[in-house]
Amino acid sequence: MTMGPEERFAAARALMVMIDEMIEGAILVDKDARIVWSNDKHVWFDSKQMASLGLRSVADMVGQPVERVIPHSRMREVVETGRSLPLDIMRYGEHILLVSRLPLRDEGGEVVGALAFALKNSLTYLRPIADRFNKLQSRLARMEQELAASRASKHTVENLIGFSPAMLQVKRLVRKAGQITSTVLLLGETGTGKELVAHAIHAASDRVDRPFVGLNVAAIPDNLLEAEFFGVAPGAYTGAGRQTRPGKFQLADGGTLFLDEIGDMPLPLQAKLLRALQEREVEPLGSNQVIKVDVRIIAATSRALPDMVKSGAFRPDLYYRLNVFPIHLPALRDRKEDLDILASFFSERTAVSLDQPMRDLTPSALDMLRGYDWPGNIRELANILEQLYVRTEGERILAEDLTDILPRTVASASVSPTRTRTLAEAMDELERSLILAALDEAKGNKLEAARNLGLSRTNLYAKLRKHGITTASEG
Ligand SMILES: Nc1ncnc2c1ncn2[C@@H]1O[C@H](COP(=O)(O)OP(=O)(O)OP(=O)(O)O)[C@@H](O)[C@H]1O
Repeated sequence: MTMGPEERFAAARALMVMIDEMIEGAILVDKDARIVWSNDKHVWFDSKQMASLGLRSVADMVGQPVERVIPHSRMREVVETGRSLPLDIMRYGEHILLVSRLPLRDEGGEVVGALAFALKNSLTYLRPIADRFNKLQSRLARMEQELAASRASKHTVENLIGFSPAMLQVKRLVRKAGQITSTVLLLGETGTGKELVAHAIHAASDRVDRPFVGLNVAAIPDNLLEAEFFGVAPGAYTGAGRQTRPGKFQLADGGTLFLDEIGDMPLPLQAKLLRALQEREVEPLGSNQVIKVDVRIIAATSRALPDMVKSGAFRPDLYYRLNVFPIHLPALRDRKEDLDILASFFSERTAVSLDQPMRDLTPSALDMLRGYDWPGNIRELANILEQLYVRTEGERILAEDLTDILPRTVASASVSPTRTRTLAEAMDELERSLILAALDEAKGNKLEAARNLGLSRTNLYAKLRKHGITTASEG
């Protein structure tokens, strides 16, 4: 026997009469969200509205659009989408009710209407859940506070080491950038502290309690970048391995988005980024809807963006949009006044992390450090100190300790062995010189250099960091 809508409504009604003991209110609507039946408990009806409409009894309601008697009803959503809303918490006047809504379908699966019922004693059922929820909420809030506090204390301007005039100027600009909301562009060679400065700006801003989200453009393959930036919409067909997820813009909503190596951004995506910055909204992959976002942008690059604009590799309009508040981070070789304090800072940090006594640097060792030109800047200095602790002994750091550890200039980093070295050292040097040669040949174009070396760009990028190779001259 097949059942038409009428029979289905009757069955649903019979069911709800049967469970009358348990339910406070029950209602049935047709596919146009007009009331077919309701029980006579009036918890969710707006009695004033009913009176003004001249509806005195349940019978008068039949045929009325459901919203006329339950102003915030979600029944229309159920009949229109065919999706049930099995658990919803609604407030009707002084009542708080647990409401379940289900679509009614015919044999062929077509939605013919929907039913809803509210559990009696909802508050009694809800209380344990609500208590647990409240407890979790306050625990989360506490943890967020602690996290923000620890983040704030680790990444403030005060933690930027250096008192050279160039560094003092950087600190002034960082504080200023904290007070405004403009886009900041951080310029400087690799390892000069761009990421650290981005954190410090965030920590100095009133967004400090909101997320700081970083995205390294060079470390992500071009074809995945768009999804990374803007997210993937539900049901989007974007090929294997990509699931619905928010993009970095959404994750950073209300906070700061740090875009590192912005100069490595492919041109088509530059246009999309520009649009997102101008409109303050993003469109997830596979979606035709835009999402409003409130994000403060800090971009960074070690490349010469003006040259890239001239050669057509970087959009001028995006460049102007980013270059609102530029901060130049000095190379370590240009602020050697800071070397002593930085070196002892990293000496202490390494000692603590290796659980060893701290070693002082002798004047001759410091002289040697000052004589080196630090292509990898502060990151390279930190690495050198770490190597000193691991590869040498002694209570103090001597110049001799450094001779083996400080890289020789590029010209002498050849393959011919001039002294006894381990195989690993020799291979490291060979790798370094091959990368430098490939970069040179590709005129600084990392993508081309990576291709010629048979490496992925991400891989090359990791190796550049490892060897402290700067790419500031490219572009
Ligand atoms: N002024 C500073 N005081 C203390 N530590 C610093 C300072 N500048 C940089 N560092 C440290 O040096 C390392 C490199 O810094 P960071 O990653 O911020 O550089 P970067 O310019 O973003 O590098 P890249 O361009 O390669 O991404 C980090 O460990 C950072 O903590």
